Amino acid sequence: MKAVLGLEDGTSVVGDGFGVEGTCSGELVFTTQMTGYMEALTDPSYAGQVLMFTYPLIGNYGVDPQNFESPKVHAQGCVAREIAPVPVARPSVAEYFEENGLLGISGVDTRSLTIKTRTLGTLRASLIVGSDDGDEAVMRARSARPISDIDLIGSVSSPEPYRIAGSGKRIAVIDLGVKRHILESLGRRGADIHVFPHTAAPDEVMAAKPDALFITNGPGDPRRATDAIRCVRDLAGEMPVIGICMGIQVAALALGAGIYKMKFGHRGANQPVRHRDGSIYITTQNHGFAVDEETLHEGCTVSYRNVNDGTIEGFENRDLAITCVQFHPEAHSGPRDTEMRFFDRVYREIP
Ligand SMILES: NC(=O)CC[C@H](N)C(=O)O
Repeated sequence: MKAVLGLEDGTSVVGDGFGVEGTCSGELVFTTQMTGYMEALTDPSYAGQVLMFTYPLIGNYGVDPQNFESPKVHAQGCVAREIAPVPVARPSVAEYFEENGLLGISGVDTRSLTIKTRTLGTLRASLIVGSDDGDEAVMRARSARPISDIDLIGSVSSPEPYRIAGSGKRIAVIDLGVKRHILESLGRRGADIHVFPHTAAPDEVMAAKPDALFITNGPGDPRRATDAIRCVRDLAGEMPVIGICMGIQVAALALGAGIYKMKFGHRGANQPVRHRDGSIYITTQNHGFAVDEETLHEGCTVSYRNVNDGTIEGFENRDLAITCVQFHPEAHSGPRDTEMRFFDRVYREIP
């Protein structure tokens, strides 16, 4: 089956389609992780994005739902150099895509597409499976809605509150598109987890009498997480606030800081961060926005920085008991270097 990927700059590449025939559009982003393709594809933070893998061989160990970060694939489409046909008991990536109505293209030069993305910045893209019409794909890419204009958080957040009971401290989690392993990392420490939809108002959250507020990862532009921003603004100071990925961006916005869109973001399982104590950790990351340091509240201390570009990867505000990181300490996929350091500490510090 033919497929074509078109970019808003006029580039189009023809390859082999997998999954089903159809069209999708979104922001083309790349991840440098070498494994964990299903964790990435099912990470709700990739909603609205066409996910390209720089590692050339994807699908080597098939599809195992135990690796999923949510019940389904959220990336709009998948771009790979090669999708492995796996002769094992599990379905292959191509079979899984076909059964679940998903769109993918392989056999394309992901290296040159990555160089283009790094040079020009993230581009809108359109993937057509079942066609090789490059002009049509470019035209669709150009008419795709920018990610900041789409309500992606509303499409992935839980519509109803739910509880994962535990015998320990009670944590109110604002679900902007939570990865399963964030909840598991909290649960392993005994947390009594109360998950709220992204629209939850501060008084609804307070009614659960939480000991801490947790803001999750999520897709798209963090400035759209207006209710979560309000929760942090109203509840910081009443209880500790903990954030991961979109969580740090929401906390920064709540404190009046600015957010900016990065040229091409950080996505992969090999992103180095330096803690302010000098120690270095390799982390999993998936973000295209970052906190603007110049605008960060004076009571905040930068705790981690990205070693490659110096951008903020964590900050704390001791007066308001806010602790957040831009990277993913829960990993999945990726190194668990910071799992204990982050979760043990934030859980222990909840009064
Ligand atoms: N993983 C996330 O929470 C990503 C946050 C936000 N969507 C970004 O791209 O920066």
